[in-house]
Amino acid sequence: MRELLGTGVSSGVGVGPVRVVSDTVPEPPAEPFVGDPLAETERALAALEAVGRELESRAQTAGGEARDMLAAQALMARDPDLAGEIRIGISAGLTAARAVYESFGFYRELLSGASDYMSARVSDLDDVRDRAVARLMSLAVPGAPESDEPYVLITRDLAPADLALLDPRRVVAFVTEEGGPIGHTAILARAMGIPAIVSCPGALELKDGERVLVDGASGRLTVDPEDGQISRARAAERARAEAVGSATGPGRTKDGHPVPLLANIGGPKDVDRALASGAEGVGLFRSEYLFLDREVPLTEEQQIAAYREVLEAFPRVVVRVLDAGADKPLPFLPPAAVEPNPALGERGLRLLRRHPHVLRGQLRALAKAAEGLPADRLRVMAPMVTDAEEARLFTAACREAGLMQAGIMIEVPAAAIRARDIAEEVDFFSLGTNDLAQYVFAVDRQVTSLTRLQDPWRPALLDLMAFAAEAAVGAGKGCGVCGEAAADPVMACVLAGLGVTSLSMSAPSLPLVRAALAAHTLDECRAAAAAARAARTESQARQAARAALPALETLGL
Ligand SMILES: C=C(OP(=O)(O)O)C(=O)O
Ligand SMILES: [Mg+2]
Repeated sequence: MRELLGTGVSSGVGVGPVRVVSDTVPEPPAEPFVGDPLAETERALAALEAVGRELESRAQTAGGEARDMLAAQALMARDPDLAGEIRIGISAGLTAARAVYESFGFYRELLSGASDYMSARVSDLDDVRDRAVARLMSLAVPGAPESDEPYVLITRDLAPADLALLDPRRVVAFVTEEGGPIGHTAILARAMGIPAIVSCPGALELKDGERVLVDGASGRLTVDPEDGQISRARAAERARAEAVGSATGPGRTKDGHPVPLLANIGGPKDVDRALASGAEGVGLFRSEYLFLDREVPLTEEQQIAAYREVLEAFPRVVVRVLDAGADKPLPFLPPAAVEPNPALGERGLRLLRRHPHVLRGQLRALAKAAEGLPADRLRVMAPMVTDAEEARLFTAACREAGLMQAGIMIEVPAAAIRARDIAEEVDFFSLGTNDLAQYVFAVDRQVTSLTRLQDPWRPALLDLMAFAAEAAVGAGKGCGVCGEAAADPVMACVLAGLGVTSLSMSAPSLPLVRAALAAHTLDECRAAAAAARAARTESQARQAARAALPALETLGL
């Protein structure tokens, strides 16, 4: 029996023989084209048009969320600028397949260098390219296999076009070797209710027909499972579903210690989903998401409208001012120079200090959006703060704009280590575990081959979070967590035990975290936090915390 571990992105248990889909359409050779360039251009554009039509008809069949994604892909295939690039390529002597391949390459680079959200769309673009290239080279179009028997689908990454057509009665689970939790594959898997694991190294080496057990909650894939393991996984899944269904109301421990459960959102479009998951407020409104892919900033009126819509929906909302730079560049907030390491360069508050009028404008819009609402409704925080001096500057700018609740993200290790200095300058902290992990482990968060080093269970990160939480408690200030770590139900209990005062996460993760907290007392959470911090490795920390949280088993966790 072998086990593979990936990131579980859609809970549920699936058992069956694997079907491994080899997805590679080869790169077309760069041989010179001899023939009629006009006819070759026609051939290239006809292939793209056929791909556009195919995706459009899949969009109609698929419906739901998949419809929009497929329709967007159909637009990529029909993009007039792309057609222009292809024409130029063929007239310069490329074959149709090569010209298509190279023209997509240009857009691919643009997307990969953009935000996390946009770079997650690169696989959609690659899929359109591969479909067109496969047609032009008379190769089989990549995609899900036809099968009458239920199976576990294994691929490198699954394009929405194929995913949307999967029949959930045939595909009992799927596992991708690449892809991440915010890619389309993960989003659609949840929407379709198919158990899924992404970013699972070794998955493509499985042999066709091997029987596997896929647990989409834990991210564990077991090869050749025993019957007992299957029934245990299924029982755990039932327990999990029941626990999630019965835990309602505000976040609190079993003995009633409140830990408000909040949502991470990117704008008003995410409000409904957050409300449906029982979010008690917004712990992180990534305001830069409103501005991504815009040449000019939103006007003050547009900003006010977006903030107001969110502020009216929840009793408490933390808006983070623009966190531009690195993986989220905004054209109107450039750094001073081209940077070799953008994650270590001008981003977040550092960029806003370079462009103070943008910060002032945003704070003014926020203050106007909150007019007439209760004073504690809006809290504003700054990203990428390094020390107390920066924190003081930000608080002063907020006060000047009439904003009385000013906080900072703790995501730079120096800020966590000296949190006691910073606590005196602000009204609250919010721990950004995604970046805190990036910086403390010196691992670029966009480098997927090093994800193992970014594990939030590593004791060094636990220590940093503890420093910040202790400093906040000491100063009588709130300390929330808004990084992905808060979405892990076991970690959520540890965080409560460290003294964290609220947890914010993407909406689908809220119910399970609520259930885990409700099943444990604050003392149990504290014991779990102490046990995890006493460990020396991430897996020991995880195990030690689990051992201190007795109800996890009954929750199927
Ligand atoms: C919540 C965080 O912010 P972002 O992921 O937007 O950088 C973080 O860094 O943990
Ligand atoms: Mg961050």
